[in-house]
Amino acid sequence: MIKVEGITKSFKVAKRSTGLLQATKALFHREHTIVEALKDISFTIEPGEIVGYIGPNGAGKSTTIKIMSGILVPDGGNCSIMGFTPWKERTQYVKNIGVVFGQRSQLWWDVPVIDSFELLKDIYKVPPQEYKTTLDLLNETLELKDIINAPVRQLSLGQRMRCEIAASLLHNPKILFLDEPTIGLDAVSKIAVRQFIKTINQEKGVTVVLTTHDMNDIEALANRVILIGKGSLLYDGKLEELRRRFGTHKTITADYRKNTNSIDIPGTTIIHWSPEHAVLSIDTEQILTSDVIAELSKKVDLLDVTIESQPIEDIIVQLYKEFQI
Ligand SMILES: Nc1ncnc2c1ncn2[C@@H]1O[C@H](COP(=O)(O)OP(=O)(O)OP(=O)(O)O)[C@@H](O)[C@H]1O
Repeated sequence: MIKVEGITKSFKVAKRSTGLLQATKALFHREHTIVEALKDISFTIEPGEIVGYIGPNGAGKSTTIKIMSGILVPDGGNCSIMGFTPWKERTQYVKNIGVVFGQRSQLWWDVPVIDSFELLKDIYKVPPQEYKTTLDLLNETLELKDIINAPVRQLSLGQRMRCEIAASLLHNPKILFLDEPTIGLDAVSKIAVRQFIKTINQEKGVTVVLTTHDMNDIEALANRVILIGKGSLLYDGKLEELRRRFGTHKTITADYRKNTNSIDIPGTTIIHWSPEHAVLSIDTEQILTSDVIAELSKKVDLLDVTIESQPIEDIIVQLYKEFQI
C-alpha cells in the first residue's frame, strides 16, 4: 500500500549572523548551510497496519509525513502510495488519504466547525448520503454534538483535536497520517483519541502512520515501529522485538518479613531498601529474573513479589543514547 524507496530531502537554511558588521555583510552575501533532513529512507507498509514513526526532535518525521502526503517533493528516491506518486498526482491522491498535523489546524478558525466540514465535503466531492452517514458516525464516536456548532477558536485543544480527526476522515480515506495527534491533550482526551484510532483501524481497515513523542500512544496502538534519527532509518520492526532486544532491565519489588541481612545479588542494583521492602533493578543480560527470585527467597522470607518490564519510554531514551541521536 505504501512503498518508500531511498527518499532523500535537504533544506537550504540561511546562516544567521550576529553583530552589526556581520548582519550588514549578510545583506550582500548570504551564507547557507544544508540540513540533510532525510538520508535514504526506505520502508513498506501493508494495508491495515498501524505504524508508529518515532524519533527525537528534528529526526525527519514530519518531513517524511509531508512527502507521503504530497505537500513536499523529495530530492531523490521514489514513493508509491496506492499506486500514486503523492506530489505528482495530488488531486486524485488526496481523496485516498487523511492528514492531521497536531500543531496545525485544517479548520477555519472563525467559523463553526460544521461549516468547515461542509466545505471539506465540497472540496473532496463527497456524495451527500455518504457524508451524512460518516458524519453521524464521527459525531457519535468522537462526541462532537456539543461542539460542532462552535467556532474553532472557542474550542479547547482536546475538543479541536477531535474535530481535526473528524475533518480528516469525512471523505473516508484508506490511509491516515497523524503527526503528533495527542500533543498537549489531557489524559482523558489522549485515551479517547487512541481508542478512536483503534476503532477506525479495526472496523474500517484504515491504515495509520503515526508520529508521536508519547510512547503510551505507541504502546496502545502500534505493533510496528519505525525509528529514525538524524534523517536515517535505525530500526523497523515489531514493538515487542524492540523491547526484547533493547529492554535489558526489569524491576522487582519485594515485600518480606523483617530482615536486616544484605540482599545484594550480582546482576542487580538495589534502588530502595527497608527491613520489610526492597526494589531491585535487574540486568537481564546478566541474570534471569527467576534466579533473582530464587536468590531472594534464600535471603529473606518473601511475602509478595511484583516484576515490571522496563517501560518502553526508557528503552527509547536508551536507544537514542546508543545511536547518539
Ligand atoms: N522548511 C524547512 N526549512 C529548513 N529546514 C527544515 C524545514 N523543515 C524541516 N527542516 C529541518 O529538517 C530536519 C527534520 O525536521 P522535521 O520537522 O522533519 O523533524 P521531526 O522529526 O518532525 O521533529 P519534531 O519531533 O521536532 O517535530 C530538522 O533539522 C529541521 O530543522
